[in-house]
Amino acid sequence: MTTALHGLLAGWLTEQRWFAGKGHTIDDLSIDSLTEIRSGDPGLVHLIVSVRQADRRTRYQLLAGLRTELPDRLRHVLIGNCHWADDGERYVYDAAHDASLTAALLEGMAAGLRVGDLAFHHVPDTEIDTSQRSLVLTAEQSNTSLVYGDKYILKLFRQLTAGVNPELEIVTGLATAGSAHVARPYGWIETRLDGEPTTLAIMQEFLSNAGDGWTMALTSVRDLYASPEDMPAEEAGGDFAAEAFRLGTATAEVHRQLAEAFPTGTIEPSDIKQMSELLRRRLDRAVAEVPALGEHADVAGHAFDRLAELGHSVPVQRVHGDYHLGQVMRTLVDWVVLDFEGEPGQPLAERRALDSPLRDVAGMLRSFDYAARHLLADHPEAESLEGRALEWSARNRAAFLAGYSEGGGRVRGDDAVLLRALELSKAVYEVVYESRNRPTWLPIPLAAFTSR
Ligand SMILES: Nc1ncnc2c1ncn2[C@@H]1O[C@H](COP(=O)(O)OP(=O)(O)O)[C@@H](O)[C@H]1O
Ligand SMILES: O=P(O)(O)O[C@H]1O[C@H](CO)[C@@H](O[C@H]2O[C@H](CO)[C@@H](O)[C@H](O)[C@H]2O)[C@H](O)[C@H]1O
Repeated sequence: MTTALHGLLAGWLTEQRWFAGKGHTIDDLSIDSLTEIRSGDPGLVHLIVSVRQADRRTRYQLLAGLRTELPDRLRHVLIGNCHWADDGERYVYDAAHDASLTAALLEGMAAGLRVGDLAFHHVPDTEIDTSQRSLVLTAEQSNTSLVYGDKYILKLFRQLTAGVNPELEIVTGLATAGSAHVARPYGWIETRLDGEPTTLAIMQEFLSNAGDGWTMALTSVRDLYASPEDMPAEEAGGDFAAEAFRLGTATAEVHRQLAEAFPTGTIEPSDIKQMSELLRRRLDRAVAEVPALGEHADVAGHAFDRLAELGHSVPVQRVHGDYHLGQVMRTLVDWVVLDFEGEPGQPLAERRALDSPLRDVAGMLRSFDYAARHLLADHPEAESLEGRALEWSARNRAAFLAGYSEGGGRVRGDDAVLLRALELSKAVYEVVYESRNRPTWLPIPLAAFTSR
């Protein structure tokens, strides 16, 4: 059974949005664990699969459904057919799309189920309503989320790294501290990987009455593009600046709450120098992978050199780590922050490391640029709209920074040097990210090195 399964999985994995090694061949695939969560027909198994590509080994988790007959509604998620132990031929498919199987995850968390190495948990003193049926969220994601009714959202982390995922740690920490800026946690699933408890999934309150920051921002950009050329952004309708300001304030509050709930520290000038060297090494690696970045390397290099010369210490704390407009949702009351897991693919120790909160500020500033420029790609009047894009971006970046200061966030003096270096380092990350995942978007982060 397994040899056939290995072949099926190798072909299927490379086509998944969340597969990190696109563009490289799979040299080896092994199944590290296979746990039967539900027997029978349909059956549900949990798999951890190790994929080796050149010298890089990445582990992924998947939920496989097994059926003798495959209903039409599941044809689009078929992985293939194979002989399954003594049970005979089975259709193997992505069980995340089968609500009759994903119910077992909800039931597992409600009951505190343990099966094999899998442990299902609920947050103490919370009830889980097991009658909710799931649907897979169709958002472009690094992971896979299941929405149960309009109550819960369960995120299955796809790439696994041994250890507690920062998202679980931070969301539970902030919720316990009474933060209004996180969605309430309900439960989680874990296993052991390399001897360490490792988070496989986290379930939170589904914010059914909320809009995400990216969609809201794009609506505003569209309005501006459609308005007469001489009309200033603040009069164009759909202006986002008040929301950008409020988001800045919420961000500062989250940073304060993180600093209260988790350890803090300072990094000294010698560590800042090392940080600058690390950014430089990442830049070199990125240029090797995406040659188009080469002509901008000096701009980034200059910003990293200036950082190395910063002569004073910098406060550090736990931060979001991959902060952008797609990670924030506007509820009826305020902004809520999602996805505290850091940049997927980075080692866990790095993602949990104390860092400057300006890293998040830099991430969000980049995101305003993304929102402003993303619609230009296919726009017939792209050239003439470039100025409007810059105007929208500058206006909302300024509003966000003003809101951040209003909320008690610190951006003053030569923080600008650190902020600039962090912004360009994020743009370097984005260049690699886009070239691997969405090559047509590559011009967006590349513009970061020329536009200001
Ligand atoms: N608590 C929530 N309520 C409603 N929608 C959510 C919630 N959490 C995430 N989402 C939606 O799912 C999308 C992806 O979530 P995210 O946590 O960023 O996943 P990923 O790590 O895979 O990028 C978000 O952009 C948002 O649209
Ligand atoms: O999947 P995650 O949300 O954890 O983050 C990854 O994917 C993001 C894309 O969805 C990527 O963000 C980049 O694109 C955004 C628009 O889609 C933009 O708002 C961000 O500024 C830009 O960085 C993120 O970098 C990546 O880690």
